[in-house]
This record gives sequence, structure tokens and C-alpha cells, in this order.
Amino acid sequence: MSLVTSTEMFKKAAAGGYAIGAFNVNNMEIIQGIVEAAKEEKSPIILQVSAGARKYASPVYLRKLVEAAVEDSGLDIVLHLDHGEDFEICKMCIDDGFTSVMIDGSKYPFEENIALTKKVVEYAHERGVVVEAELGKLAGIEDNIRVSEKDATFTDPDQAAEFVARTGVDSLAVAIGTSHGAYKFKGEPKLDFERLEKITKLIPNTPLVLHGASTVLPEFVELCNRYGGDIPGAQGVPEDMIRQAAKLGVCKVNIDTDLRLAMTAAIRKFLVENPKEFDPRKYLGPARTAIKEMVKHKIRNVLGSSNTL
Ligand SMILES: O=C(CO)COP(=O)(O)O
Ligand SMILES: O=C[C@H](O)COP(=O)(O)O
Ligand SMILES: [Zn+2]
Ligand SMILES: [Zn+2]
Repeated sequence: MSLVTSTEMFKKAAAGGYAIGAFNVNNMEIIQGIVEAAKEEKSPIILQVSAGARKYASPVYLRKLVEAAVEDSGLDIVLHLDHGEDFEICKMCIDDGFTSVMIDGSKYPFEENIALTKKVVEYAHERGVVVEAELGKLAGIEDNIRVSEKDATFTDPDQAAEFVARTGVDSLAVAIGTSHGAYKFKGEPKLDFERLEKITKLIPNTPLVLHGASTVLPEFVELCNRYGGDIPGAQGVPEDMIRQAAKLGVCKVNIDTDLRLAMTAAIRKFLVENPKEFDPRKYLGPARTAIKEMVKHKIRNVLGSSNTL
């Protein structure tokens, strides 16, 4: 039991046609819920920390909580920086003991993204840490988007191959139509699987990463709204599309929004049904259970990583 890199996990996942869930963590209850689910499902797990999470909880609290999770669960866990925006934050996390970092240079032109990613890869690899990079831009994608617009934002397969060869990066986040948050599609959900297949053919040994992969399950949106929330028109990536992506080279599936919805629904429901309660443990307990159930559902029914330890 220790913090590990994702190298072996991804190899097994690629061979088995399943994916590893990378769940965003912000506090103790979220970490506990995810890790309890992984343990019960006998599944590998990636816990990822965003810059926003570091700001909210403080880097040292999050790191110590994840270390506690490793010790308490007896599991090997990947501690990953999500969307590192510059070399400095990646360096800080590597120096702090993270086993994996993402350098997100997707907002820069191709050559600048390569130079930045290369610099992080050099620093990370010398210290035994793996690196995820991103090529292409995630955005709210409308159904009727024109091909030229799509080519400007979605990952170009030839560029992906060149990018991986020149940077030596360990895994690559691709843009094929997903986006962050609870409002992913205006019309019918659609992902560019043809593009994903092309990328996988060109770089078969590079694990691909799907950001913005929450499903935004209608029952959780409905629960939030029933108990005083106001989240109209939310829509995510259907579960069968995540399953298909896992069969086509996607080894890491990033999920944050679905955890947020599960936690918020549980807290809203509890507080509305129990107006006299004011002990935070009374609503944070059910919130932790809701996280655990959501992660178990993902692992077992969507990612397919149960019983692979
Ligand atoms: O990509 C993510 C974190 O990097 C999370 O995506 P969701 O907003 O779809 O959960
Ligand atoms: O991709 C972003 C993750 O959902 C993290 O979100 P955050 O920046 O609000 O922590
Ligand atoms: Zn990005
Ligand atoms: Zn992301």
C-alpha cells in the first residue's frame, strides 16, 4: 500500500478494455467515499486534485488526507494533479510527493504546448513521476457545429502522434466532444469516436484520457431540484459512450460533476427532511455515502474496473 504511478494500471486497463476512474477530491468526506468504493469493488483508483481544490483545502491538508486514505484502506492509490496550468504548480506537486501530474498546455499554440509539456516531463521523469498532457480544446459543443470549427478545437490525430513523440508524455487528454460541468450538450449528445479510433491507431501505446466525462445522471439533477435546487437543462455524456470510449483506448475517465451532484442531492434532501438538525455529521455522513454509491456505480457499471486489483 502506497502512492503509485498509473503506469501499470493503464497497461492492464488497455489490455482489458476497461478504464480507471479519476475522481476529483476536495475534502475528507469525498476522499473517504471514493476510497471505500474502490476498496469494496477491488478497483484501482486515481485521486486528483485541481488548483481550485488546493486553494480550497490547502495543499498540505489534501496530501495528508490522501496519505491517510492509503494507510487506512491498504490500497495503492495514484495522487494526480488535475489541469496544472504551468511548470511551477507541476513542480510543487512533484516535490510534494504526487505520483502523477497533468500539464494542461492546451490553450497554447502547438509548439508552446510541446515546449511546456517537455519541460514538465523532464522534471517529472527524473523523479519517477508520470505526466498527462492535453491537446485540443474542451468546450461546450453544440450538435450542429461546423466541421471547420470542430477541426479547430478537437484533437488532430496526426498532431497527437507528433506531440507524444516529441514530448515523451505518458498519457494524453483528447478533445472529442466532451466538456467540463453539468451542461455538456445542447442537443443530442455526440462524441467523435471516429477521431478517437484514428488517434488510438496512431499512438496505440499511449493511454488516452477523457476529461468532462460525467454523465449528469437525471435522477440526481431531479433530486437537487426537488429539494430546492435550480439546475435546469443539465446534460452529460451517456454511460454507453463512456463504455465505448474505454474500448477505444481511453484508460482514464475524469469525473467531478457527478460527485458534486450526488453530494449536493444528499445534503439538500437531508436538510429539507430534517429541518431541526444542525450537526454537520448528520448531513456529511449521507453525503459521503452518496459519493461512495456513485463511485461504486461508475466502477462496476460504467468503467468496468471491478475486481482488477
Ligand atoms: O474533467 C474533469 C476533471 O478534470 C471533470 O469532468 P466533469 O465536469 O464532466 O465531471
Ligand atoms: O476540470 C475541472 C474539475 O472539475 C475541477 O474543478 P475546479 O477547478 O472547480 O476544482
Ligand atoms: Zn484543458
Ligand atoms: Zn478536466
